[in-house]
Amino acid sequence: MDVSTIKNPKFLKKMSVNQMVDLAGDIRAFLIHKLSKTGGHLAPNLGVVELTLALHKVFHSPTDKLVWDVGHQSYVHKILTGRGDRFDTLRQYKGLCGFPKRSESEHDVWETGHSSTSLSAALGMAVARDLKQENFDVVAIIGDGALTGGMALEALNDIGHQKRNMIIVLNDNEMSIAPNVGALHNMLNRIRSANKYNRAKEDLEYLMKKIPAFGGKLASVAERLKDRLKYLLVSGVFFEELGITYLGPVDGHNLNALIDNLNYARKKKGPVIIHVLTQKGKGYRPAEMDEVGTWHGTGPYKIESGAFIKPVAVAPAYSQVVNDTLQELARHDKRIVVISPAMVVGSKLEGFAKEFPDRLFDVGIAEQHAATFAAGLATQNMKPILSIYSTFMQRAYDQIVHDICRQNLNVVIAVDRAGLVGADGETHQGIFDIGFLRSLPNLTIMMSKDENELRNMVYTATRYDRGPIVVRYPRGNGIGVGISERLEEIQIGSWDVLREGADMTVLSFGPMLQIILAAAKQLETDGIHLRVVNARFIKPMDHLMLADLGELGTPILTVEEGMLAGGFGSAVLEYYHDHGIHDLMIERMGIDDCFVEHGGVNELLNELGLTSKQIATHVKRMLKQQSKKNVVRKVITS
Ligand SMILES: Cc1ncc(C[n+]2csc(CCOP(=O)(O)OP(=O)(O)O)c2C)c(N)n1
Ligand SMILES: CC(=O)[C@@H](O)[C@H](O)COP(=O)(O)O
Ligand SMILES: [Mg+2]
Repeated sequence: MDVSTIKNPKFLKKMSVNQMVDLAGDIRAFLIHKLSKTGGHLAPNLGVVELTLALHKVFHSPTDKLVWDVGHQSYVHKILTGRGDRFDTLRQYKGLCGFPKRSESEHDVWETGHSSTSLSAALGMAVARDLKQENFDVVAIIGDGALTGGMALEALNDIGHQKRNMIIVLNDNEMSIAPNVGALHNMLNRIRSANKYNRAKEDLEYLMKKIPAFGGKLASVAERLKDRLKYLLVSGVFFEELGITYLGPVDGHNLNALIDNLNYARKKKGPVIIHVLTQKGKGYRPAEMDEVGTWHGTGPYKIESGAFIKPVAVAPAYSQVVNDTLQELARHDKRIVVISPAMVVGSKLEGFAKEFPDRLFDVGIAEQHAATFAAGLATQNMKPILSIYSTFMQRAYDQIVHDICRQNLNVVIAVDRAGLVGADGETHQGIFDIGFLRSLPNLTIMMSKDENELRNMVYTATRYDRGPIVVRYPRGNGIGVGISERLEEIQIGSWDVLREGADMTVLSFGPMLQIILAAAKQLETDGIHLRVVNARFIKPMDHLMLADLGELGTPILTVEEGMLAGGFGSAVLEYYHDHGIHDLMIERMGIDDCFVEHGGVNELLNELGLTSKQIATHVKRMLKQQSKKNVVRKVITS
């Protein structure tokens, strides 16, 4: 079947299971083919083909609510709900979103991207249904990784308490991005392996019938073994104890088993959890064989070989630079430990993990815990490095405020994916953290201009002992300046003039500086001389340089790949206002009060008015305005 022609899932109601098996094959082939061109979350989606088919077979979306957790595994759902014909635009500018999107389809009842929200949202939908005396099913589909998120456990606590009719499908593939971690994961594994003990139990019971012949000793051992088996075999006791009926484990690739269990669950009163066992990457050998998470989210690849098609990198990834520097420093500084909330692969921390297995803590999708865990370590004079994506750090805001900054603890927060991330879109752009961190007392915030300065910032941060310090760095690779062996400590609060120019000053930081230097070059041909300053400390700012610039009196433009409200530009405005300097022309460029959808970073920068050309135009307009003001001032004073 050409799955790109599917308009809605109704056709499944009349389809036989055998036909659905064939359709599953067509969907897998479609995903493997399409994503070889566009990239995307291949392995998670290959793992839920049968599950998604069964869900749309049994339930009547959108009347019944299918609530995907994280949502990176909703491509099959999108195919079945009439969006197969848009997969050539997956995660591209103005194209198909990589996560559920309510504006895309009525079947997308809940938007995700951040993990562990589905259970709370589903409970909300169930309560609304009951209060309005409506009648529909609510089904949350949550992965074993997402289940390690604190929000999920908060929701389970309330779901078991409220006992609303709702279904939770736990998609257990033993993987988060990398192999899943934690006690919950181990418990699920025990249940998974319980199947293997079933036969042992029968064998044991047969043996015990023979035991009297061998005397009491062996009988008591067998009895103990049976008790242990009983513990193992009482599947899902954790959920049952919470008041949630446990069904499973169910083979997540067996359509009959899935359909039977979903039908059974929808008739059960109260909350039901169906523990479904799937294989991440099923149907594509390279993804099936992946044990580290390489095929969780990929770029384009060659189908036959599974070789990724990557542009030639002129420089290492910023994440790699951070890992390598930490690995080097940790050899001499035993205080250094690294904490990652399930993003070891994304933040390229495998090297550190391999060399220091007992000093790298993957705590699961648990950003709140990760932050306060780091704080606890710091109270005992360790040097914890909390490695966390800007966007996921939003989950740990109170812990950073209440536990880390308020107690002024020496925690290094290595903020990865700071700035626009591109294809993941609205839910993942790292554009809010300056706004929500800048107001925190005791916190230092810095961002380098290139990979070499980043290395020195990591070094500076590990040596800094006057409180918490943030090192921000973007997704992607450096600019190719080369990395020197020598480590240099950077003076806290010091800015760096990259280019002198008498007409006006631009203050910025991070990769935006390359865009501004290109604009400066363009302006040079128009006889405009721009001073470009690497304002690498967002907090504390370089007050000496700000005072000098205030003295100069030429216009100042701040540019940031982040929200204007509360951002770096706001800090500069506050400085001059608070120091009584009111006649300076200061303007700000950045992201103005909007969420930024998916697309290529350059396309998004263009949409946001942050390309070299757009910055050059803005500079010219400011200078024109300034010269008019000067003329008026001359007239008034003459
Ligand atoms: C709050 C938050 N932290 C981290 C992530 C990054 N992330 C995306 S998917 C994923 C693993 C999800 O594992 P699981 O729920 O088991 O889904 P699977 O990919 O195995 O299908 C992680 C850590 C996220 N989306 N949200
Ligand atoms: C779905 C999810 O949240 C992660 O898979 C995320 O897409 C990873 O982002 P990077 O590709 O920037 O590591
Ligand atoms: Mg998983």
